[in-house]
Order: sequence, then structure tokens, then C-alpha cells
Amino acid sequence: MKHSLCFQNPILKGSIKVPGDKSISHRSIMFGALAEGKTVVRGFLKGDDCLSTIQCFRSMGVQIDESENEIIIHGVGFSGLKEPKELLDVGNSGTTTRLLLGILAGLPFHSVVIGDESIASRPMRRVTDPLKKMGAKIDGRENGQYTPISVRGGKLSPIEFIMPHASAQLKSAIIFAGLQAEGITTIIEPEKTRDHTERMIEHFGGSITRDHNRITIEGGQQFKGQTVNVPGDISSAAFFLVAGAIVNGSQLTLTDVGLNPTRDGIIDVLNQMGADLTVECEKDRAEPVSTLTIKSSQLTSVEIGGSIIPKLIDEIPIIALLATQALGTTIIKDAEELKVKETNRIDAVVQELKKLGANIDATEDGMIIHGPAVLHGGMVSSRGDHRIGMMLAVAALLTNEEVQIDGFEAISVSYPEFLSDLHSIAVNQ
Ligand SMILES: O=C(O)C1=C[C@@H](OP(=O)(O)O)[C@@H](O)[C@H](O)C1
Ligand SMILES: C=C(OP(=O)(O)O)C(=O)O
Repeated sequence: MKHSLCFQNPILKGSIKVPGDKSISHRSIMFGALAEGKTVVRGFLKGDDCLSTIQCFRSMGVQIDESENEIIIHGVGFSGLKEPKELLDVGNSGTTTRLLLGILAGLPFHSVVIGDESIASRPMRRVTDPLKKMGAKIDGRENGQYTPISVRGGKLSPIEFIMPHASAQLKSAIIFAGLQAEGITTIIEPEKTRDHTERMIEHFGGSITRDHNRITIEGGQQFKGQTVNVPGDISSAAFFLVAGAIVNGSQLTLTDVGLNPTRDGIIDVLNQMGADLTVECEKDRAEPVSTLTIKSSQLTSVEIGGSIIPKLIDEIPIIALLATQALGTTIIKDAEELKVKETNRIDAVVQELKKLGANIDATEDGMIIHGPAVLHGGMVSSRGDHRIGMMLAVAALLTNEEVQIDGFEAISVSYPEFLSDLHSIAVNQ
């Protein structure tokens, strides 16, 4: 589906409550299913990816009721999950795929995980190799690298695992397997990655030990159903934070945004670039929550690399757009993981933004952006990637010419109401 956007000297004013955090929504279904008793989830993201997670657990016999404001999961525990009759379809969701594989690894039945074309090209051996080492029988195209992937789980042994990639999906998969292994599993992260799985284990009454980048988890724990309040997704809020920062005369407030310290890299980057940003922290729930107010201001370039990368990995497409409006040369490095997301996000960002007049070049592990650039209209593509589609829609605010985005429907993966939220705060002058 092509979508056309054409703004005339817009300014952005008002307040938005972005939809629920995608990472936390996925995990709320998983822990809800693995706990005994009822779990109530409020603020759940009804985006395609999280709906895929619901469907996978329903296929394993878990009753999940959906109403407008709540999701209710009737938990069955690890041992209550049933062999699925149908294929487990993860759609476009890498998080569902990798976390689910960690759960399936310990279950004594056969299952097959499939997804869309994008999922079929995303690397899975990072997960399937250690899970096989723990004792699961797993096969798939290219020796377990690509879906479809079949799993016959069973008795698992704990491992000490030094993660070769800074990936929360990989860490979480091994945690889920570790929960089913007999003994203590140790995981060592090269850099700290998002810790929603660890927080949720504690929220559901389990325990996990964290010492710097070393995590230990004991197998055989029981979880109890809980209420989960999902905060707004900082990765969705990022599109409006950047829009507010770069569209002259704007002031936007974003309420109820999750501000987990393992996800707040965009805040650091905005501050370093000279953004006019106010962060008000609210009472800490299982996850920290904040209200963010952004006003447009003069921005300067920044260098981004090293340990901040996992804290803003999904925000790099919109940070690249931000950098096109900043004075000087922005360098983004150590971000090779971008090549294995929904699409190769280094190529997608660079090639699509060039079509709109950005001065941007790809490097082996990131990109270099010279700003400020005057953007113009054009025909671009989301390449089937929600974050590329939304970044290009924000770029359309910077020109009075038409920006036509092919494949815009991809945004329903993480932010189905993105367009109506954008139109609710954009006023043409
Ligand atoms: O664990 C998660 O919920 C996620 C982890 C990240 O992926 P990696 O673990 O591959 O870095 C992120 O890009 C993805 O959107 C969600
Ligand atoms: C990479 C993403 O998600 P996933 O890996 O779950 O497909 C994302 O949402 O940007």
C-alpha cells in the first residue's frame, strides 16, 4: 500500500500517549502463560507482532481473552503447554521467534516455527546453537539458521554461555531455556541489553541474579499470575521526540512512556545534541515510567557507538533523520546488528533518506550523516519495515512537497495508530 503525505509548514503541538511497549507486551503473554493462575495485562500493544505471540500461545492450548482494555491469560505453567497441531506462525516478529524457541527447547513435544519472508532471512543459529547444546533437538534451513525451524524439546542441561552478540532476544531465549534446565545457567553479555525478561521474572515471583553483565538463573522455578501494566513504548515515542525536536516552533508532550535505563539511549542522544527536552519521572512500577516534553531547538551533531548502541538500537533509523537536521557530521558506529533486523536498516535508512535529499553514507557498522540538509519530496519505500516507514513519515514533515511511502502498512507491526496520532498533533500553517 502506498501512502502519500504532504504537509505545509507544519508545527507540532499537543500531547500523545503512545501505545504499549512491544518488548514488554510480548513478555507479558509469555510469562502469563508460564505462570499458574490468571494474569491481567493492561496497556498491551495490539500490534501485529504481539498478536502473533498471542496466537502462538493459543496454539499451545493457553486460553487468552482479549477485551478493549485488558488481556487475560489463563496460565498453565511450562508443563501445561500442549503440542500445537498447527504451525507456530510468528509473522514478522523476531522477538516472538527467538524467545519462543527458548521456551520450546524445554518442552517434550514437536513444533514448527514459521514466519514471513523477512523472518525467513533473519539469523537464528545464534539461538538454536546454544539451545541444541543444552539438549534440545532443533533443525531448520541451513542447520537451524533460518525458519521454518522444527523443535523437539526435552530435558535440558544448564550451560555457561558467553553471548557473541549484544542481543536481548538471545539472552531471553537462554533465560527461558535455563528456567527449564536442571541446575544453574550462567549468561555473560558483551554489553548490557534490555532487561525486561529479568524484571518480569521478579514481577512473577521468580528470582534471577544480575552482577554487572553476568546473569545466573536457576531451573525449576514456579511463577504466579500477576497484573502487568505495560508502559508506552519509548521506541514509538522516539518518532515524536525527533519530530518535535526538528520541526520549527513545535512543542510536544508524551505521557506514560517507559524509561527503562536499558532503553533510554535516545534521551542521552537528544540531550547531547542540544535538544530542549524535559524528563519527568513518575513513580517506579515494575518498569520506570516518565512524561517527556520536547521543544524544537538548534541541534548539533554527535558520535554514537559502543555500549549505548543496545540502548537505542531500534531508534537508529529515526536518529539518522534527526542527524540530517543537526549542524555537523554525525557518526553512528558499532551498529552492525542493524543489518539483521526486519530489513538491512543501514542500507534502508541510507538509500531511502538519500532519495529525499539527505547527505548520508553507509559504513560497515553504521552510517555518517552531514547536516543540516534541506529535504525534498519523493517516492520512498518502507521495505516492509515498520520503523523505516514511520521514520519516512516524520521526514515528510520537513518538506512542503509530497512524500509517497510504499509499503506503509508495515507500521501495524508496532504502532497501528501512528498516522492518526501524527495528524492529531501536526497543524499546517
Ligand atoms: O528483546 C526484545 O524485545 C528486542 C530486542 C532487540 O533485538 P535484539 O535482541 O536482536 O538486539 C530489539 O531490536 C527488538 O526490537 C526487541
Ligand atoms: C527489530 C525489531 O523487532 P523484532 O526483532 O522483534 O522483529 C523492531 O521492532 O525494531
